[in-house]
Amino acid sequence: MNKPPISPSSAIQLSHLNKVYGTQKVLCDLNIHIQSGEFVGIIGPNGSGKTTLLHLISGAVTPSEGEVHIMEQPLSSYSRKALSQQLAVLQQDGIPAISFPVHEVIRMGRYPFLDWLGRDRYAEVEELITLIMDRLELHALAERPVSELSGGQRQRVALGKVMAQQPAVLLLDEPTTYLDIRYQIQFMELVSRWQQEEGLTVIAVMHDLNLASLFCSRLLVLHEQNIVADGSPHDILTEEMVERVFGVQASATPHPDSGVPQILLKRKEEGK
Ligand SMILES: Nc1ncnc2c1ncn2[C@@H]1O[C@H](COP(=O)(O)OP(=O)(O)OP(=O)(O)O)[C@@H](O)[C@H]1O
Repeated sequence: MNKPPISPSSAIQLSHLNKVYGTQKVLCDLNIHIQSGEFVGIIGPNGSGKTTLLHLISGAVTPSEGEVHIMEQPLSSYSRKALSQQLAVLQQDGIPAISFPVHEVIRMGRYPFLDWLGRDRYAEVEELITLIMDRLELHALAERPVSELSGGQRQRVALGKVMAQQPAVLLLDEPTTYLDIRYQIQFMELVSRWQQEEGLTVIAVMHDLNLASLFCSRLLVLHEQNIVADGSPHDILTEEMVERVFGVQASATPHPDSGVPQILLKRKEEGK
């Protein structure tokens, strides 16, 4: 089997990746290369394997066949702690409703960098925590237990915790599902600013095609166990793709500011 070459700026390389659950093939011979600094959205219908793909990248799920490389090293060669120094995962319900105060939860992101005496090997950790609290406007909430926060506030704290982790790669699994439109945009803007300023690589499973189009530079479409389309939102978000992959009639129209495609859903006509 020929292995695809690993480029020097490779953040993630998936080679001939297969995943089977019991007798069900979920992902079949996936080959994906993601460069450092890309903002990639994974879209596709329910059950198409998006979360499974993220879990394969994070090591939470083992491939049935094939290989995953993170920052040019085989995933299997990382210890748990070493992997946490490179890669962070944020789920749709970021952190549970625990009673710890916000500032402590942000600090928990530093866990992979503590030595055996609990000392942080990064000298400027206090400045880092303050910067994160500033950027996410969390100072007013610093002493509040996370259990008392709203879903939107909690997701901001979850983002702060992964920012404190300072990963090279951030995996997001439908991170805006429980957020209202203001917090959806705010969350995506924060991730986007972090990605642009620090060269972070972001891979986000997204159900909202319009939000994905606004923020991702590249979209991967998962359907029938494989990537059926890979390209810029402009190339990917077409009426034809939405009908073929999601079975829905839609109209694609350019965004009035940026020109990226936005999808307007059509109702089924009466009697059809
Ligand atoms: N641990 C598991 N054991 C068995 N089957 C699983 C397991 N996890 C996922 N699957 C199956 O794999 C398929 C893909 O699931 P996955 O959650 O990856 O899809 P998805 O695209 O993220 O779906 P959704 O959009 O609904 O969140 C589904 O048919 C699911 O039932």
